[in-house]
Amino acid sequence: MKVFKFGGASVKDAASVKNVREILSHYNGERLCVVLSAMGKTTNALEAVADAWIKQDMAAITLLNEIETFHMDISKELNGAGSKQLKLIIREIRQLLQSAPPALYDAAYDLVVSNGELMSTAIVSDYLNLNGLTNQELDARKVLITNEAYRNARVSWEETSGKIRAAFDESNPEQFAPVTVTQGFIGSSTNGHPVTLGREGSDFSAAIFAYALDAGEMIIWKDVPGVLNADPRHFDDTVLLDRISYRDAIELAYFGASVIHPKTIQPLQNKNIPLYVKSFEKPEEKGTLIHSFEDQPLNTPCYIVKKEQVLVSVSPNDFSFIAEDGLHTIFGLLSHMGIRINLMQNSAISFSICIDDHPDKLNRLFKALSGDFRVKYNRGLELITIRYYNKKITDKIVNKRPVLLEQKSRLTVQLVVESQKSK
Ligand SMILES: Nc1ncnc2c1ncn2[C@@H]1O[C@H](COP(=O)(O)OP(=O)(O)O)[C@@H](O)[C@H]1O
Ligand SMILES: N[C@@H](CC(=O)OP(=O)(O)O)C(=O)O
Repeated sequence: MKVFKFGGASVKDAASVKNVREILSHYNGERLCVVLSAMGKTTNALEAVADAWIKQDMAAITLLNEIETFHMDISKELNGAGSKQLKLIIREIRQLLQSAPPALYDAAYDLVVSNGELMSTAIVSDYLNLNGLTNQELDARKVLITNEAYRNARVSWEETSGKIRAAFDESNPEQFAPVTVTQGFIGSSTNGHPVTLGREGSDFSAAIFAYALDAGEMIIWKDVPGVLNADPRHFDDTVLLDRISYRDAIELAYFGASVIHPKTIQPLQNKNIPLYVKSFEKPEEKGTLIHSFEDQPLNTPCYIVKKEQVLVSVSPNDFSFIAEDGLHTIFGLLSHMGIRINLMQNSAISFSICIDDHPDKLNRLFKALSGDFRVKYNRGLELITIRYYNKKITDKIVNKRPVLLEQKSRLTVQLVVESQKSK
């Protein structure tokens, strides 16, 4: 069994869907689990629909009409009549928008946003079936079971593994074709409510399927040749990494290398499943292999720049040691508010954290801290992470900017610097 993941960029229009078929045709006869994301930027568009619906703004219908046109145009280009399944999904979203949204914003969000992946699989599965690649569609909501943490649902591994294995059981009469097409990013809670796993979570979904199925390998098909030592959108002269260890991959992804979702690595590492990242434009090229190469450190510096960062320093008003009681309170607030720490450092009476600049969350945090702590902050910053750093590359990326905070380990340096002034 191989698990393939095709992201939004690889199914963004009719030509891309034809390319997916072409790639799959090279694996003729093999058992494949094909995990798809929503087409192009559909998830962003559905977020706008959800927001309008929750605010009971009529714009929700207009926005949905645009999404319908986008998908129907692609589906008709691939199959003159358009997918019947797609029409049903759009009818269901329309009915949903006519009802009152649930009180919980995130539950309403998941009800709407989960449809992106359903529309995409309906179109692709239909096209493949009409063009010689017989497949069945599996509704990921029936097998990927989670808690009810909407928009960031946590997987119930045992139940999910059992359900996935049962769905792929070859003695199961519903299993008739070697190819199964399913959705990334979505699942359902134990109470049967649709959930999403967090933005860009389809890579993670594919890893969940790979884990449950004890897959021989997983391939993520991307618009880049593989994992590079930096994001080619922001740096010239990037280098393809032929092979990297699970450890390097999880560290790079965690620090913000957006080519792989950070949660993808753990399930694969746990079952020692090799992960390939390959180009959907040049599928014959070998791409990057991520596997258990833990004793083979890279000799190429890898760097990641996270923009729109804020550095927050918190000190207790009563001059007490921050580590004694302060940290407990601060971590509790951060966890409760869903704020992720990108870098942290403490001294006797102060604690500094570098976090993403979300003004609403920051204001709530500052308000909650204001009773017991003095809070200072700097905005307009970048967090630079360099794994396998050396002085030359560090100086080049910092480019003489003031460094507000620096942290070094044997392999990794992280620096908080002022953002480059745009010319
Ligand atoms: N280290 C890296 N190596 C390769 N690509 C990277 C890296 N860091 C960031 N990227 C970016 O990740 C993008 C691919 O991810 P993404 O757009 O999420 O794909 P998809 O939505 O199709 O899954 C590339 O276009 C590239 O700009
Ligand atoms: N469609 C979801 C899930 C996802 O992973 O998408 P992509 O594979 O295009 O990053 C999102 O945009 O967040």
